[in-house]
Amino acid sequence: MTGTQGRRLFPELWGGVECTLHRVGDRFHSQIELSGHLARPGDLELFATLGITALRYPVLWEMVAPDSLERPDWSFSDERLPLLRRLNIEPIVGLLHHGSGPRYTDLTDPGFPDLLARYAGMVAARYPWLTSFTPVNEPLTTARFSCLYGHWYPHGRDDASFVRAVVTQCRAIVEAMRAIRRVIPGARLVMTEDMGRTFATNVLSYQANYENSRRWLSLDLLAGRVDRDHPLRLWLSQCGVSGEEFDYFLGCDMTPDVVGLNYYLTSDRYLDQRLERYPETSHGGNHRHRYADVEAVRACPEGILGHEEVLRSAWLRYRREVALTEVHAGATREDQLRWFHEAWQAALKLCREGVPVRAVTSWALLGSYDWCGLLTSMEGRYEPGVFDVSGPAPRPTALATALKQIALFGRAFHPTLARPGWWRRPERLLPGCRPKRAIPAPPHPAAGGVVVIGKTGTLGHAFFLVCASRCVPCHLLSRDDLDITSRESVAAALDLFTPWAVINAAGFVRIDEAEGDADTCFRQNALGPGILAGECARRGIALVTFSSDMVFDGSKGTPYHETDPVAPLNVYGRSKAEAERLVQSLHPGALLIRTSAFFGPWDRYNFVTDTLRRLAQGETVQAASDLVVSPTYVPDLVHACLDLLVDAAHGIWHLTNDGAVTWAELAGHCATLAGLDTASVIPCPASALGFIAPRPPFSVLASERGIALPPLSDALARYLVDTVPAGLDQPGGAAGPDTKKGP
Ligand SMILES: NC(=O)C1=CN([C@@H]2O[C@H](COP(=O)(O)OP(=O)(O)OC[C@H]3O[C@@H](n4cnc5c(N)ncnc54)[C@H](OP(=O)(O)O)[C@@H]3O)[C@@H](O)[C@H]2O)C=CC1
Ligand SMILES: Cc1cn([C@H]2C[C@H](O)[C@@H](COP(=O)(O)OP(=O)(O)O[C@H]3O[C@@H](C)C(=O)[C@@H](O)[C@H]3O)O2)c(=O)[nH]c1=O
Repeated sequence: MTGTQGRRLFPELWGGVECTLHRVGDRFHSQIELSGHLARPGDLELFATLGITALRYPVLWEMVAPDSLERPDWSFSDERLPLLRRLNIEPIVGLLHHGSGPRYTDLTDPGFPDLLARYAGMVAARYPWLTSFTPVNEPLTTARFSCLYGHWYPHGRDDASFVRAVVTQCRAIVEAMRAIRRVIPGARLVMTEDMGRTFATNVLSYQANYENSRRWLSLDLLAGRVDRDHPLRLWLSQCGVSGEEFDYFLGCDMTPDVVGLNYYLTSDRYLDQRLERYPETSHGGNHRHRYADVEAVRACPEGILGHEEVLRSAWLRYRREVALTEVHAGATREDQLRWFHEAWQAALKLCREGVPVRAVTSWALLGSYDWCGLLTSMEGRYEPGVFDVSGPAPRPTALATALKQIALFGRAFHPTLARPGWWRRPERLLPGCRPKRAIPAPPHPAAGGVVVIGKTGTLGHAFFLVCASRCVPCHLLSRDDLDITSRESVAAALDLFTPWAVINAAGFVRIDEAEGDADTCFRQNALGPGILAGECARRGIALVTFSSDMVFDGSKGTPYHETDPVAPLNVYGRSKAEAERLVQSLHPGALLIRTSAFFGPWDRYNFVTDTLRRLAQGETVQAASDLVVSPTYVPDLVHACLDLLVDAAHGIWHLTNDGAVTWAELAGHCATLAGLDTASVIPCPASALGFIAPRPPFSVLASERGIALPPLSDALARYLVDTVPAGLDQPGGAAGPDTKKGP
């Protein structure tokens, strides 16, 4: 960083690894351990390909000196920091990231600031070439979670503990920077804080005003602004802040060099005493009122504050360089893109107005774990970021491409950016918060969208619904609109709709019929995808097409991976194996999804829906006890396919829910979950079911490429919630198309 405050035309592009190392009870949890980054120095080379100029990087106190400052272990930073230097990426070193320090201290310990300062001095002495530091990330948020809500260690739950934790951390920042500057006089303080605004009903405006003053508290303390006129001064005194402490901060002269704003979709809040409008989990209150505290994006028709206002208000308040220091959304891939795009556009606009926006930081380069549960229970729920680390090696997502484009051209290009993110769409609002008169949807520029083939089928219909929910424009085509077995028909439709992607959900799926009509089966399953592949490749259009577990013979006995050799037992399986070969040779960029045994809420004749309906009507269900499959919940499949499509992933991928069951076991699980009589499920050998086509005895799919759909049990539970309102016992129960299993 140059340290200029001059007018800049473009913000810099920074990156960050989600590196929280926090403590819950007696356990420490490290995000870089969960993401595998701890063991993968090569990640830094991947980051360098993005074109970032600086990286927020952990040299965390708890990691280096867990037992004592006398016995530091520098092995991680000794390896990583010089590597970053060689790659020409400036490290912005973080010393605490939502941590409460090692076991020998905590956020309410009066000795904490001096201990952190000693540690900071050691870091500076070891790496005197460093230039930028974030001694404590988001002190205010950490204080809220650790000492007001009780989520994290030391689990305080009152204002006094909260204020003590803020003051302790801010004092620690001051002392740490002083210690660092004794070694590196020009060291810069990049101070990061979560910066949402609170909105409220009139009744609760007093609480919103208080929270809106409180959000600046850590920055105000460092900037020496908490004088006698400060709106929180009296409250802070009542919470135990002493005159000496106020004087200390008034004279500390520690206004950050860069005010770093971390702004999430959950950052803006809305407070409302009308509890009945909101889920119970949001109910809480203060000493005067009970109220719901919800995400403003779900409750305020006016919408969220947005990056522009967040940056502008920080600039107007402190007149220092500002930066977005964490930009990440836990959302579908195109919404992740849209969120980053919005942040970048806001920063660009402000730069043009003369506001010194230093940088926009792509946070969570490797994704993050369990933030959806605020890190209170670590269950391994993963949100990918710029890279997806679920596979054997980090896989660049669409965000990686977008960052490279921004670094090169100053803007990102992706067809899905033409539409707004979910936070800008009317359906974001909770039912109780929707205005009587519908808010007009924002105007959308015309965009090519995707073509989905298979209008009357299970999968085609599902893509249509999910695309609508994700604001991905979609043309759902029937055989009359586009016959995949006719090159003329395919060419005409592609020229008419000019999609950026084609999703081929068409096919011949009646496995037993295929044995007697191989010609039709091969035309629809192999010739058709081949034509699509050729025509899409010629036009530079992405293609997704579907294959099946039936390409395997079932002799492996353990789950099949993408690279296992195919050996189909039946005509249908052979047609799919042929399609895979054709499509890959004609369109190397195509995405081939092998999947199996669909069930879902939007069609009537899938095995699960059919079984439950029959059991509910008092019938028995015979089901094979010698065919093991991995069932696939269609909504999960469709979401994962769209993410991969947006990422421009290609080649063969296995996508099924995580599970291996016989059809009889599947029927039994469904019955149990739905509270139906499991005794009505009659397990039998497949030979008793009158099949014509041979089926593999074990066709479970698993991915070695690293995409994992949720466990089968989780998918079945969601299936029931998603389906039951429509009524399983009615013939038209689960609405949607009549599919191959139909009469
Ligand atoms: N169902 C499952 O459990 C699994 C399915 N798959 C694969 O997923 C894909 C979709 O399966 P699913 O949704 O269950 O199938 P469906 O039988 O429900 O739907 C098939 C669709 O393909 C259309 N179609 C057939 N031939 C053509 C053609 N020549 N041109 C245009 N459209 C055509 C059909 O239209 P029309 O009404 O005009 O016939 C229908 O809309 C298939 O490729 C299948 O092999 C893979 C694994 C498991
Ligand atoms: C209706 C029914 C089916 N079954 C068995 C037979 C069959 O193996 C399985 C599901 O019935 P299906 O007709 O869906 O069977 P099947 O056609 O084998 O299902 C397949 O569809 C194709 C398109 C694929 O690509 C595969 O992944 C696969 O799941 O359940 C029973 O055991 N009892 C029953 O009452």
